[in-house]
Amino acid sequence: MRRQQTRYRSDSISASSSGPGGRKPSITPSVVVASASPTRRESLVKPTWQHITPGQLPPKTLDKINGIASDDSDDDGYPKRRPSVIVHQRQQSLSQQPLLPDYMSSSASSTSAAAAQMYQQQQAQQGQQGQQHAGQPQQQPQSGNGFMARLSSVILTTGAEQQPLLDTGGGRDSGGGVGGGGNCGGTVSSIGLGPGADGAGATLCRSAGRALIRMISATHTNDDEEDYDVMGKVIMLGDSGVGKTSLLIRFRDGRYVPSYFLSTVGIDFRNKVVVVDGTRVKLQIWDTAGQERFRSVTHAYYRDAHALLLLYDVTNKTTYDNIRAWLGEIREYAQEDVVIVLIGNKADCGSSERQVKREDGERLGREHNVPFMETSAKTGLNVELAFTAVARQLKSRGYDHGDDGKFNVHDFVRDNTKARSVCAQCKNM
Ligand SMILES: Nc1nc2c(ncn2[C@@H]2O[C@H](COP(=O)(O)OP(=O)(O)OP(=O)(O)O)[C@@H](O)[C@H]2O)c(=O)[nH]1
Repeated sequence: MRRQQTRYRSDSISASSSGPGGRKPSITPSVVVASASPTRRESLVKPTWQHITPGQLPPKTLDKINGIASDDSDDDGYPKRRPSVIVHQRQQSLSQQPLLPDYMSSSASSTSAAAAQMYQQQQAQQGQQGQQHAGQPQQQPQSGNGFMARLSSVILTTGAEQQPLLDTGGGRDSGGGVGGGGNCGGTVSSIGLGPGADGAGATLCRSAGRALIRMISATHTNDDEEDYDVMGKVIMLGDSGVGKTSLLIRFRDGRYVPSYFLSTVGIDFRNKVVVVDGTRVKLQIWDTAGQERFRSVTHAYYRDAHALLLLYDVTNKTTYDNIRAWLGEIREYAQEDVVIVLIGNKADCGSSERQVKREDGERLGREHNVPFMETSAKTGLNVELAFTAVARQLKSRGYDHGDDGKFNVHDFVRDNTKARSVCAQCKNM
């Protein structure tokens, strides 16, 4: 049986230039007719490279990279003195993942050794924190791609100078902060490190004298995930601590880990296939770091996104107030026709913790013409709905090279949104 396969091609997007007035070009899905599923599987195994050229990066980020790129050598075919960030997504099974990536192992270069030392120290600190909180269950996050914390200690060296590129220290962007288990407007506690069990890594390649930051995101090798008809890239956005990672874990794995709060570093992704009326829609869901300092990194990912889930925390008014700024960024960096869903997360929390009414969220959604819903990663309220709405919209677009006009995401969300449910734990608070 011949099945139609639609994949959005990020290369076609990045290759095209901005239109008049700086408007971003719209996504052009390409339709490939696949003869059988092995073809699809083969196409996934091949790595997908996305080249983000300097013109696409904010000046600050470029400066960082330029600072690292000191010599002229170019032994792998890239132009001299033209640093580029290359993001490589590839299939990698758990067993292939080293506990410490090469650059962090003690046998590597001095830079790597320093990074490894820092990483190990932080691991030790985490262990101590675990002992201090002996009364609480020690959580071992089972992050799918685990890119997050492993990048925390990467150090780039230019001569004698060392500068951290990405780290996990510091407080919360929106002041809310959450400590272990304190989920409804909790207070700040330290941010631990915890590489995902099936982790991933970042490789710094300085061989050519230019900075090459390779972010390798791994994913479970799951045959089910590889068989799909339509694929779309979904990005989770919102301030730090609003629950992006928790929502993704709830959707992907159907679970919620109360004290799992490790601030995302950089960007991480997971795949999940959603079946919509017999069509398998593969969502490649990117979980971004909400912290301001990673903004320039995550901007680069907006451009070829097909859908954005924009979250705020109903127990933290600042995160709601910041939504307008997020929408401004989206207008600046994302495609014009990107699907946006506004989400007020932590709806399980009781009225004493709540700082944003549902009506306020609805009003904001109407104001910006985006569908709105409240969710709870804790209870699972409307989590499936958020992603299914996106999947349906992508399916609707994918098959017909544009909206077929039959699916209206606003109506779908309005008709299927469930009322708020308060979790038992929050009721007792
Ligand atoms: N009560 C409640 N707590 C939640 C919910 N979702 C997340 N949390 C808690 O909020 C904290 C932050 O959640 P994360 O998922 O790490 O937030 P994030 O947006 O990914 O944060 P960054 O990675 O820093 O951008 C964690 O302690 C979660 O347990 C929810 O639906 N209800």
